[in-house]
Amino acid sequence: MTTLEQLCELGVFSPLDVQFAHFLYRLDGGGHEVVLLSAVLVSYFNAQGHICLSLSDLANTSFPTSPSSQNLPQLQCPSLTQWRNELSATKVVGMVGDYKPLILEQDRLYLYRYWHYERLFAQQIYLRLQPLPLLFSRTLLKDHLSRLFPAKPRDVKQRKAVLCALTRRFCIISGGPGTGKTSTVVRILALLLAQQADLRVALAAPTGKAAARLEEAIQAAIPQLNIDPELKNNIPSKASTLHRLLGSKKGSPYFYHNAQNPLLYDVIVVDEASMIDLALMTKLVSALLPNARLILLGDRDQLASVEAGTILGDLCELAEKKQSFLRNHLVLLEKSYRFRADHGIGQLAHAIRYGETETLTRLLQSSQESIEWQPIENQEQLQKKLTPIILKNFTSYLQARDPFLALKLFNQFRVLCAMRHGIFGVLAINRLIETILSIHFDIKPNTRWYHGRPIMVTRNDYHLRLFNGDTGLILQLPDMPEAQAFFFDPESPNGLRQVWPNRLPEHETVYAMTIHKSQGSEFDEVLLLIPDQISNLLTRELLYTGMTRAKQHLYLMGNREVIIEAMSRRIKRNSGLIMQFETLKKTAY
Ligand SMILES: Nc1ncnc2c1ncn2[C@@H]1O[C@H](COP(=O)(O)OP(=O)(O)OP(=O)(O)O)[C@@H](O)[C@H]1O
Repeated sequence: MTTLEQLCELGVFSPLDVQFAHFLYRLDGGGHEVVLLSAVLVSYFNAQGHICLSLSDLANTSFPTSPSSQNLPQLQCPSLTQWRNELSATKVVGMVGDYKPLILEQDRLYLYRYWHYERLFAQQIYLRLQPLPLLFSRTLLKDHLSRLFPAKPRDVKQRKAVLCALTRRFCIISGGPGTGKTSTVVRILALLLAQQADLRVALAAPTGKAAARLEEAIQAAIPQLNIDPELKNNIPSKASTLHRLLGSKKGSPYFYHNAQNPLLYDVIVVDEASMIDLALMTKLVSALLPNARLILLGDRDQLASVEAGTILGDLCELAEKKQSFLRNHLVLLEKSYRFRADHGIGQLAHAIRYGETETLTRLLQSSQESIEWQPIENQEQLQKKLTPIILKNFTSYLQARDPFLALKLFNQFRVLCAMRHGIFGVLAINRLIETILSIHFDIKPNTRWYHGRPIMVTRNDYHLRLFNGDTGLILQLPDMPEAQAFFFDPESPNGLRQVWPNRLPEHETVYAMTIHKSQGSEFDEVLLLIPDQISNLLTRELLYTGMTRAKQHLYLMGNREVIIEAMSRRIKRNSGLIMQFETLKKTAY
């Protein structure tokens, strides 16, 4: 068995990585071992969220590199010069401008598709850097701004964001929870519509949940505006998923809207932009009209997309560079209006974001109204420590006699796990919570449709209009002959959709969910469960994303040492986006 196959058996590589490597080796004609090594690594790194393989990071090392892989078979990587030279001699690796399965640009090796996306994305953003004219006179603009920001002291950054969006085709508004991203974008829309009443506006987000939250936040923000009622009525609040906006084609990675058939909108606002991967972002920017304004909202410190890329993070990093041409296209909102300066969750989020170990330790040990920290010494303690929190937060929805109320109460609290598998993983914790609840309530975890079972849809069902991530409850109330699944549905008169459990698309139990899945959602109270051992999955971004899902109260369970170690680990994804912009800049002059 070759080293590739051994590493596949051991679960380091996927069968796809290995098959892809063999396929390219054969396509090349055989004889170049470097193709096997490079192709398997490109495929592997791509699946880990990297846009490309960084040859310089791996040159002269052996792979896998982590300390826990010491006893595994190793692949030896050549020196950078030798690696580049050997790749250049193959038929399957091309340079910039070639159409080959792999592209080598400087020391970055890409699957052609990802190189193409990266270059196209950079080009599309570059084209949007030309400013747009301001239609208001200065006096009128001043008047509008003082009506939209009447409170003193005025938030200078939010005003800056408004001016940025008014005069640019592309702008990023990034900020942590409650920093006023939605409130600012509503003011932007009010001003743009005051300039031009028939402006075509689209609101979108990467997931259905995030789109629903954007709608709610916009609807809540509009009444607060000090503007004419007619203008208020003109501000749209309907949001859709990006896939729906672009027009999904069944069984195809392409969309109905693209460069040839652009989206007919003048303004496109996209929330939760940190969740958008390179491929989707490229398809979005390619489908815009030349003069359309793209406004990206998001939190750069959150977890990056599941698929390859850290686009929002890369763009923010580039915009923050000295004399960056993107400098005037980014506004970072820093003041939180949700958390007072002395609020525990706000302070903890700040400490994690900046890796401040001492502040983190102080916050965990001091008694905070909004944070309860409990270390976990061993697995046996888990049930004992979880029980009071589970009973406190899940009793009310289980006892509710009205489906709408039950859903509302259930959605106030969620358990978040770092991973899916293992003792601290979602699957085991959901089973443990079922056990805890079955001791105190008449629920039968061994039956599928027991009263109170919370479910999350894991596969889209367009017919039932149920989408990946939608959360509902199985309820069997006294007036129901059989259990039914209930989901929120703002379009239905009673706000609910009722589905026969047997007709549900693929789903799973969701007392607990992964932090990844919780992106784009917020809950009044969150229990964040950190495993007792450090692993590659535990990073600063994961901790930050998990804890900032809590609006009022955070239960944090985990060992201090593991939390501190996780905080010191940053997600780094290989990408050449910044270099692509540098190249465009050089060729433009
Ligand atoms: N300049 C401001 N002055 C006073 N209150 C503000 C200001 N900006 C926002 N707020 C209030 O802060 C709260 C959070 O604002 P908003 O929902 O716009 O933030 P966000 O960044 O979009 O939050 P999320 O983290 O939920 O995405 C709202 O209640 C809003 O009314």
